[in-house]
Amino acid sequence: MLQVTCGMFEKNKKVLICQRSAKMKHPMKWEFPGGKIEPEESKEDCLQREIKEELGMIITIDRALNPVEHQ
Ligand SMILES: Nc1nc2c([nH]c(=O)n2[C@H]2C[C@H](O)[C@@H](COP(=O)(O)OP(=O)(O)OP(=O)(O)O)O2)c(=O)[nH]1
Repeated sequence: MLQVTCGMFEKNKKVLICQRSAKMKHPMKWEFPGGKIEPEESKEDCLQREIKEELGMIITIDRALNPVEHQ
């Protein structure tokens, strides 16, 4: 099973979603920003790393939402 984290950023009743580029897997799909957890990496470290890589932002995590499994 692939383990992925993603972040939900909410402000003024709006939620941030991002669009994958044409060159990525699942091109042009909308997603919550995040990515795959690397070996030995915590979920929190993964989310902070991915958000820095993708959006250039340093974030603090407020709370975890319930994990979801899908195929
Ligand atoms: N970020 C993100 N990924 C999602 C969401 N929903 C969903 O099914 N996914 C899937 C798509 C991908 O198969 C996987 C995330 O992988 P990714 O390719 O974005 O991760 P990554 O940044 O680590 O990519 P890479 O280094 O391998 O290029 O999770 C979502 O809301 N956000």
